[in-house]
Amino acid sequence: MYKTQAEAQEFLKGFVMELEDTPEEREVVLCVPFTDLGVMSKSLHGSRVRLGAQNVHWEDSGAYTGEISPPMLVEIGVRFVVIGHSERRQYFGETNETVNLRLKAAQNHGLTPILCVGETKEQRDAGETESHIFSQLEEGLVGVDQNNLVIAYEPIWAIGTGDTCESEEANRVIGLIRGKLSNPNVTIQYGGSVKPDNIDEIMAQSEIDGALVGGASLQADSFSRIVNYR
Ligand SMILES: O=C[C@H](O)COP(=O)(O)O
Repeated sequence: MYKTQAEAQEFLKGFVMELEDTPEEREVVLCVPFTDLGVMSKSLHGSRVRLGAQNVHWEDSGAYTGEISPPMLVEIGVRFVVIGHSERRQYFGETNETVNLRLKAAQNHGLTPILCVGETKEQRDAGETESHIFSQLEEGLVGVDQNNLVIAYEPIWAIGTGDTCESEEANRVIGLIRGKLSNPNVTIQYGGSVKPDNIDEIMAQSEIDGALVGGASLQADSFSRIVNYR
């Protein structure tokens, strides 16, 4: 929940210029608040940067006040959608079951979902990291097409805390996630306190295909440094 439309446009002015030398195969997606989607869709038209939303409901329309449906996102030019972010699970009651409904609805409308999974500090300390994430995957991915899917491993204790998961440990967990998938080629990102000074090490890991960046994506200079990792 960052940036008004004016602030988002100001961000884009600085950010898009920094992508001139970014390798073509590097995919860049901005997942913005619903209110910014319209203006961002227009501003990004013709650019290499794709547009994403931060959530989606599973019905096409109906009495679900406050929700946004897949056709509403598609009409506005959205291609990706974050689903099951830990903040949605923690503060807004999302469960693996509703995450699953959202994933399938997004795919049915041609959107690429970015499924977030990850453990709390308490679960990690209790040795439950693997079992928790495996449950999130098993229950969340029932009937989901793994050919149109991105997964983000986000240890909750590392989100917004500055307490980054060691890159080797993130790589280990992401390897375990990959081992649970029917399609081992799914793009799997790491998320949690990704910054300009740790992105190179994170992206050097063999299992990590990308990053889901929160706080450090809010300034054009830091996000462009992350996108242009070495
Ligand atoms: O939504 C963003 C991710 O949860 C990561 O956030 P962060 O980079 O601020 O830790």
